[in-house]
Amino acid sequence: MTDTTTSTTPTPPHRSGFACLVGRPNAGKSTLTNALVGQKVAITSSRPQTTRHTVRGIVHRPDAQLVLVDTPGLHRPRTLLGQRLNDLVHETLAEVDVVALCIPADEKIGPGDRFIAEALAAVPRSTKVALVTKTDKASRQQVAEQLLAVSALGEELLGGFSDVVPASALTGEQVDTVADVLLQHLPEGPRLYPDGELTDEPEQVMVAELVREAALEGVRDELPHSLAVVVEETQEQENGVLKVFVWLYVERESQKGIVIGKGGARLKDVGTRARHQIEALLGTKVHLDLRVKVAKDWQRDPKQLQRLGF
Ligand SMILES: Nc1nc2c(ncn2[C@@H]2O[C@H](COP(=O)(O)OP(=O)(O)OP(=O)(O)O)[C@@H](O)[C@H]2O)c(=O)[nH]1
Repeated sequence: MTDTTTSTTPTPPHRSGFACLVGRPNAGKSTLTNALVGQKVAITSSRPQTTRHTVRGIVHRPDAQLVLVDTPGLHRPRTLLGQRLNDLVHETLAEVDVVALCIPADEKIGPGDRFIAEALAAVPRSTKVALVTKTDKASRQQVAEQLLAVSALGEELLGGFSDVVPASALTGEQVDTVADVLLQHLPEGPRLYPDGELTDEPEQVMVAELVREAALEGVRDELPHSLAVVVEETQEQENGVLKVFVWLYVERESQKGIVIGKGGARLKDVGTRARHQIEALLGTKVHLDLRVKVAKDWQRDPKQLQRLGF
């Protein structure tokens, strides 16, 4: 007689869904998104509020797929632009399965963190987890204390976080654990994107963000809010080089000077740095044509905002 019983270990169901990292400016959301996805997709800078567009990265696992939505820093609205950013954040939060509040290990919990935690209470559908970021910048003792403080914040404002996980995007420590925890909270579902696809952000937006990142490097503090970057046109050349026309909008003539630099030196440098990254992103040779334009008070003008893609 043959044994017809086969031992089958049940394969776990495939999970898929969306997660969103939130936190005050500079909390480390973009860097952690990149670490989770394993490729540079969101822009990072040491300056707050550089993330404008909702950039998605995708974490692929054999049994799960996590679509990460990286949001701008949620903050109290000051200008119309601020209000738009907040609307964007709230819209995003209402759609995702998991929201992860990022709080740096090396900074005291402040009013900004409380403000965001309170905002999360208004989005009841999603699972809330907390991530204590930048653990490499704090001692073990500090990290332990921060974990307790973050848990207490969750208890007070949200009836508790489902998980509180420490991680360092810089060293990679615990980044896999963060992915595991986020994946755990996704519903059962099929793959949403084909394997290997890292982002579904339109390429032009990513190109614009790379230029914006390069243009912001090392310039004055007020510039981030005043700089918008738009890809006007791309042309495939016969020699295989992709010609990309990019317009950088500033609010004032004086800011134009900052971006362009003496004799155009700074803009040239920005173009060179951005071009290398764009070529890596698109996998093709690129010729960048950068123009700086003044769009007065674009942050406060709804028509201009729309034209600039906000
Ligand atoms: N030491 C250390 N620095 C980090 C880590 N993660 C992020 N940073 C730094 O912290 C700064 C802010 O990081 P971002 O990832 O841009 O922060 P963000 O929350 O996306 O910021 P906004 O776009 O302003 O909302 C950058 O200078 C990062 O290099 C980390 O794990 N360790």
